[in-house]
Amino acid sequence: MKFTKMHGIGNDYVYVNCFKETVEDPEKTAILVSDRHFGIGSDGLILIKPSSVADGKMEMYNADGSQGAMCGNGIRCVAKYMYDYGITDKTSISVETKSGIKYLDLTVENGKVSAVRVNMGSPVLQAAAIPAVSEKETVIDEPVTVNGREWRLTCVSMGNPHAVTYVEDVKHLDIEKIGPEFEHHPMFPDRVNTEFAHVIDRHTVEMRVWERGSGETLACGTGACATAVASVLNGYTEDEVTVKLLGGDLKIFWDRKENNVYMTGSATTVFDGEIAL
Ligand SMILES: N[C@@H](CCC[C@H](N)C(=O)O)C(=O)O
Repeated sequence: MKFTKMHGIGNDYVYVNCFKETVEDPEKTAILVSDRHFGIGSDGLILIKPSSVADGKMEMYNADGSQGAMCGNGIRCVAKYMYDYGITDKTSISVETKSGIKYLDLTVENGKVSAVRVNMGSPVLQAAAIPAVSEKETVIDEPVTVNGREWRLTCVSMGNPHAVTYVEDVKHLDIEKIGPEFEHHPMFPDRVNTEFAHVIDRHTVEMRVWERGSGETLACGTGACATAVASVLNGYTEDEVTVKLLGGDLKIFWDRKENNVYMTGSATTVFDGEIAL
């Protein structure tokens, strides 16, 4: 299987051009390629496919083989791949995902895409649609007990489920211990991605993420969008913020007039390769 390793601020995936390649068993392939000792090493697998309704289609799998409906860092890399490898010559493109068609604007420098702005669509706040089990219609700054401690959660779907909680110190958090407790909490029947965020000022938030199906990653694009939305809803920030993640920064803007979230960030190619499956 020919592949390209790419990352969006350190959130790395193995990308396969399914305009040319066929991946018979994507779940099994995701587990195999993601292994950082016995595989290629990544947070998962992303297939770039032809689409009948958009310029291309993204199909994403976490490191444990489970499928994610949306991937913010992944979709920027899909756009870069499609332009840099000649699938499209357009600088405004559409990509079909399991959570709908997304629209992207590409920044090209010296013939290659360096950054991408994505219209990530509208955040979903209804608990049942996230899904999050709650007596309330939405979960905004609600107390929830996880691992014997009370945390205050704000839940948002950006096409995939997120629980955002605010902490004083993101650096010294024992995320390997607490992350799985959130992921498998009975409140989240489909599991959840969890963002541990700290507000620096009204335009800046830092966060670490525990991703459903992949564990701690250096960044999560949908997670950054969910954190920005949660921070506005809780009155902590303005509508436009820089989200600082372990792997770098993302600019997030929640345009509340049109109710769309815009994410801008880099996309990077690491290397091309070939693996015998
Ligand atoms: N890293 C991604 C999100 C990947 C999917 C997620 N783990 C899920 O299962 O929903 C991003 O950049 O958004």
